[in-house]
Amino acid sequence: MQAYLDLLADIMANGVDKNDRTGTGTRSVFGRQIRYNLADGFPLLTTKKLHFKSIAYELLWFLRGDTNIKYLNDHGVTIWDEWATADGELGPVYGAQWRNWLGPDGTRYDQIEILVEGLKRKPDSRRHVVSAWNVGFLPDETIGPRENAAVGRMALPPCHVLYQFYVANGKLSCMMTQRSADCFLGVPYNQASVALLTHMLAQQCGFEVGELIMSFGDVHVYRNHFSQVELQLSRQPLPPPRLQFGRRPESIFDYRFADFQLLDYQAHPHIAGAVSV
Ligand SMILES: Nc1nc(=O)c2c([nH]1)NC[C@@H]1CN(c3ccc(C(=O)N[C@@H](CCC(=O)O)C(=O)O)cc3)CN21
Ligand SMILES: O=c1ccn([C@H]2C[C@H](O)[C@@H](COP(=O)(O)O)O2)c(=O)[nH]1
Repeated sequence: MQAYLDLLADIMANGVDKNDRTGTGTRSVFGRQIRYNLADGFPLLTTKKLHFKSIAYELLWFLRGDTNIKYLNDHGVTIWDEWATADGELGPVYGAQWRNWLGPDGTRYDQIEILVEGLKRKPDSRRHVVSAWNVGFLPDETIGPRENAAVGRMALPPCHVLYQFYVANGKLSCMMTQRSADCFLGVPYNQASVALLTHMLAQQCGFEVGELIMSFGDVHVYRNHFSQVELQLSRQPLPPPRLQFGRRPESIFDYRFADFQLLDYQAHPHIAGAVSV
């Protein structure tokens, strides 16, 4: 987990203080990459306790192609509430783009199904890509997230924009490109989520897990997270937990929360921080 802590320290030491859309202000750097060997353990932070359930249900929600927070709320997950309409809609965010990308002639593309088939049939391909950046559905910048969702646009443009997979020596690796990254609150969620997805795909396609690479554009610490980051950097990381599956579901779309077994998760106490909307 040292890679994440080094990134936080890099931002604090070398970042530029800037204003941002939310009005909070950030310290940011541009263009960084961190990597984890997934065989060494599951990259769930140990320097603050994380709510793995929120991370797992959010991923299952993406894989359902769902864009309404009702499913999340039904499972006690509230991380998307601030951006949703009164009906719970977020517009065509991740789930819609992953499972239901709208092509120019009206055809719908299931990028996840295409990905799984591609990994099984042509593991050496260099085209194992899933993109959420569908330009025609990006928010209208002159109105807010909820207003955008109400008119069928994305409430927020995707942050984890692009996933690319790579198979070598029977191991599946993933590189995720994130254009904008809230390093204290968002990145811990994002890295665990991509790691979980990579484990699931590896199980489905018969591979071992390889590396997880996170490539960041604007990676920042919000000004109201500085003291939390300092506390986190003062803590010693603990050995990472391991992830196991209780069974092998029929398809990538059939996983349930109970299938994920997180073993030996030890962490320092949770550190609260406000999310900037
Ligand atoms: N400013 C900002 N940061 C983000 O990370 C973020 C957004 N906005 N907007 C969209 C999504 C929502 N995500 C979020 C939102 C909130 C938390 C959060 O408050 N996490 C708390 C615990 C909350 C819980 O699990 O119930 C934490 O301490 O990690 C995390 C990710 C990631 N994204
Ligand atoms: O998965 C996510 C989603 C969002 N974030 C963060 C990154 C930024 O701090 C905000 C989005 O604001 P923009 O002005 O659209 O960049 O949310 C994240 O880290 N991870």
